Amino acid sequence: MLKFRKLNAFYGTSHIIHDLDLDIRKGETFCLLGRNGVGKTTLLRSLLGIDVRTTGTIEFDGADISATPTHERARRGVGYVPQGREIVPGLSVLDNILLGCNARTDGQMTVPQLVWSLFPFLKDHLGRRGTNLSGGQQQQLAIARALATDPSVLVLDEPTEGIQPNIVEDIEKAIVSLNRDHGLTIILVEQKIRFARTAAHRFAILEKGRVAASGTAADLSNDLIHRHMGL
Ligand SMILES: Nc1ncnc2c1ncn2[C@@H]1O[C@H](COP(=O)(O)OP(=O)(O)OP(=O)(O)O)[C@@H](O)[C@H]1O
Repeated sequence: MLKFRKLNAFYGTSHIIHDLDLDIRKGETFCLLGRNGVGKTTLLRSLLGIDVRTTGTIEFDGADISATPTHERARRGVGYVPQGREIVPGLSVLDNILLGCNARTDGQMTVPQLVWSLFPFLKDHLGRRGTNLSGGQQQQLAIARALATDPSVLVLDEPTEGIQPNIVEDIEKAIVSLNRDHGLTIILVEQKIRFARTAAHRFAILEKGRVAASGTAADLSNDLIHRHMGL
């Protein structure tokens, strides 16, 4: 579904991702792991075409999207839940969700049923400002906004980082359900090894912008984690 080939990524003259080859298969949950600063977010931004210069190719469903504008990648089916959520201040919960609809190809400007079934509480808060929700609720809102784009692949950057524990479980369940019950391909940057092992079919550990180790969830041994992540 997604193929990165000889991907290099730069901020100005800082070279962050080096000759990276990676395949994401349709229907899987793929987990990106690694210490802080190794380039996980930069890899996601390269996929979305946000704020980073790249060389090499990114193939999505058979087409090279590496020079395609961000909004067009969203229209093709890449949904993004950024680190820090980026809820738009001043907009209501409903309007934050509907922002996602702009990327739809079918012109629908309604909240997908899936959002209500995963996050029913949002219905009771539609008129509130999105930024007035708690951190965990904002994260759910950010996922709802990404789902409103009608994605085939959902890209999530540390979705439970800094979230209150009672909501972490709800978010983790939603992510697993989106993959298993709704068929979305998931790319997940995650620091929580426990959740990575539960959710992921396959993983890659990055080190200094390169893949240092990869495999199936069963290959994600304590030894690998210790060696490459110091945990
Ligand atoms: N906008 C930017 N301009 C310049 N350098 C940046 C920018 N964003 C990130 N970097 C640098 O790129 C490197 C990789 O950062 P990145 O955020 O991709 O790492 P990460 O693996 O996602 O880490 P974290 O877990 O801390 O988010 C770091 O050295 C970081 O300082």
